[in-house]
Amino acid sequence: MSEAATHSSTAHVARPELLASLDPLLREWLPRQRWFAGKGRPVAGFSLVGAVELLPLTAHLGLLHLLVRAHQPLTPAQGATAHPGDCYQLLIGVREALPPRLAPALIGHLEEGPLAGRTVYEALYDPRPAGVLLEALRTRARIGELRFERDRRHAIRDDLVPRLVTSEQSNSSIVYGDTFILKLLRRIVPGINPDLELPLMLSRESCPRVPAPAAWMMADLGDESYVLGVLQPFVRGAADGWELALRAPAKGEGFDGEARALGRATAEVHTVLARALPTVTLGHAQMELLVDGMTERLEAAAQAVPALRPYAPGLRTAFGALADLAASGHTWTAQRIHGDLHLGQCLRSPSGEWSLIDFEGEPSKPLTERRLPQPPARDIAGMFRSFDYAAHSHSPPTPGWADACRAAYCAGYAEVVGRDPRADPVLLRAYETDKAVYEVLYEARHRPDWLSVPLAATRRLAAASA
Ligand SMILES: Nc1ncnc2c1ncn2[C@@H]1O[C@H](COP(=O)(O)OP(=O)(O)O)[C@@H](O)[C@H]1O
Ligand SMILES: O=P(O)(O)O[C@H]1O[C@H](CO)[C@@H](O[C@H]2O[C@H](CO)[C@@H](O)[C@H](O)[C@H]2O)[C@H](O)[C@H]1O
Repeated sequence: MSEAATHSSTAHVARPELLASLDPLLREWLPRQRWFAGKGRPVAGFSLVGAVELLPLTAHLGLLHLLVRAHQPLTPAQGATAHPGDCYQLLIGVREALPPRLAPALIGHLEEGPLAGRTVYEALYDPRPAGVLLEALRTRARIGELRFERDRRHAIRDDLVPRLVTSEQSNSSIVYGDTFILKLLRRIVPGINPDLELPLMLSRESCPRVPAPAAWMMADLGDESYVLGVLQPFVRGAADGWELALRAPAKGEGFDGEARALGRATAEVHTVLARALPTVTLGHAQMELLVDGMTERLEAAAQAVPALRPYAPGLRTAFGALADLAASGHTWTAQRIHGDLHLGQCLRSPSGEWSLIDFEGEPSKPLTERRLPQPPARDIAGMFRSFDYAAHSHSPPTPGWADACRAAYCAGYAEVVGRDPRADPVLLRAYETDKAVYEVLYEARHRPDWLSVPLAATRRLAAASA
């Protein structure tokens, strides 16, 4: 029987004194993590949402699963006064001393409490704690409030060696023996998470464009359930669309063929989503709400990023054109979509097959909003933006590259659904503008060195809309 399963009978909420002694370490460590969503606002404190010992803290190696809410009071200028704070999933290892190979995982040393003198660290770097999670998924363990589920059609071996994915991510992923990849969601919210919901549905509909969830990890807290992680087959030897798009010009290769295949893959996923889940017609009233949302996001981004302000009037024109079209009686069909599609969310297997991953949607948006049916043009606009990002990253520059990719992508899309997305330029431009505005804020918060890329796009879009 697994360590986690054995321990499940005695799992208990960790001692409050230990959590109090962790508090100062987390205040320093958490805001530095790439996946920390509350950048730019000081953390005033933490409250505990859930705590489970996955390995006893008294042992040589302890493992604590924590759900903590980070309190970051908003100033009135930031628009709200009663935000409860974001909830994060943490896996904390506790050892006497950290072996040198785990040095990058250090969180700090406990100075007080029952485990004073011990070292705490990000446990996902450590194969043994990472193995505990896989074993819990494999054995469908119940440990305190943690519930591990699996689809028995996937055989999960018990000897897969874990390694943490170290690329920049919004969440954290562990690859097990190049066979499975477990994505642990960091900022967690109660409710149905599209990152599990949509791949599960697509796999039940036999859509080959998405790796099928093999197991998943939940927390049941009171009346609410949280998705904490999803285990999927690892696409061995895959390259993501971003890497390939950057590499192509340097290797003297075109990307049109891949862009076309990506258009087809996107359309296949959209077709299954539209068939299996409800679609709705968006008329004037719904489009007004959509345009209001776009405009509000623009105002908020311009407030936060002064460099965006000169382009705001031109960008509003793109939204105004969509409102005018809706007012004239035009309607659109909305369906479930990917929600945050870009080249990095597309994986190409060595045999050339494309899959789409990461159906979480834009992490900063509320879950209910991310699960609403939306026009598929939104995903297409996401890819348009991504081709533009890639073109900006080429050296030497590749004039016309992004436009050629966009044309090929739309042609591929049209091959599957029979309609070219560019037939609706007003909607596409509004979504492209909305996405570029989102990116301005995203880059300002997370990757300031990249800010010039979406800013250049807002300049271009504003000029074209004026
Ligand atoms: N099924 C998979 N097979 C191979 N690699 C994957 C798979 N799923 C994700 N990855 C890799 O992990 C990275 C992060 O996954 P993603 O779902 O985008 O997480 P995040 O939401 O944290 O960005 C991807 O960029 C990709 O390189
Ligand atoms: O972490 P996620 O993949 O869920 O998405 C977030 O981070 C992305 C960057 O890693 C960000 O994408 C932006 O940069 C990409 C190049 O790195 C580019 O291809 C995308 O078009 C651009 O939006 C994404 O917006 C953000 O939600």
